Amino acid sequence: MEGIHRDVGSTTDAWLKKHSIVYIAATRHPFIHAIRDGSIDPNNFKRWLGQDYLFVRTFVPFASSVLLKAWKESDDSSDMDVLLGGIASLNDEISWFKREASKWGVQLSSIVPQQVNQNYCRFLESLMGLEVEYTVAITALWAIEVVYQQSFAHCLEEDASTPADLRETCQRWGNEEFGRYCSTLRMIADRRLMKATDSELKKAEVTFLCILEHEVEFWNMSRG
Ligand SMILES: Cc1ncc(CNC=O)c(N)n1
Repeated sequence: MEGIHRDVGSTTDAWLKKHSIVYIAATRHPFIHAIRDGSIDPNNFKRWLGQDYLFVRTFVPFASSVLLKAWKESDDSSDMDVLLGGIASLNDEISWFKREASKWGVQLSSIVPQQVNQNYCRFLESLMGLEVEYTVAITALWAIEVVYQQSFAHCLEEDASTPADLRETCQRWGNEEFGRYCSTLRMIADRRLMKATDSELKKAEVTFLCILEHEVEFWNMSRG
């Protein structure tokens, strides 16, 4: 069956259809709806901000581990440029979190990671292992990024009522350039998945699903 479907459309396309329920749960979460309709409780937003800052501090080494795998394993040297661009923008992102936190009166140095955040970070750490294939890691990176891109872009649509003080946050992940970055990651993932062994393909799909589940839990945690 898999052999038949692998050359029709892309692998990620098939997965997004097959796992659409959890994908929608991750990208159209009540937390995102609350930003989009302006009903968000500022305390929930601040909780998300503090926890996400800690998450991103683990996400940086994860993204770097994908870059390292690309350097070692990729058949296309331009993958490294794409990944380096992503890492470079994380530098800006960390600074943004610090500015945004002080704007909202959130003290980043005293944030304690919640259990859900710890679980997600531990999962990211497991993906940094040298035994995890580049194909699996790049698929995970795409999944992590696309959830935020799709979620926050939804809050910037014409009919959205996102409050002015949350627009900058939504812009950070909902902007067109980030959208293009996510499309590029997806193309790289699909290129690799097309050539992957059945075992790698299975691992990448399970990882994709785990990421979506962690993202849903992360939004749940932020909602309090
Ligand atoms: C929980 C979570 N998932 C994805 C992202 C987006 N990637 C980097 O910023 C994020 N910041 N936080």
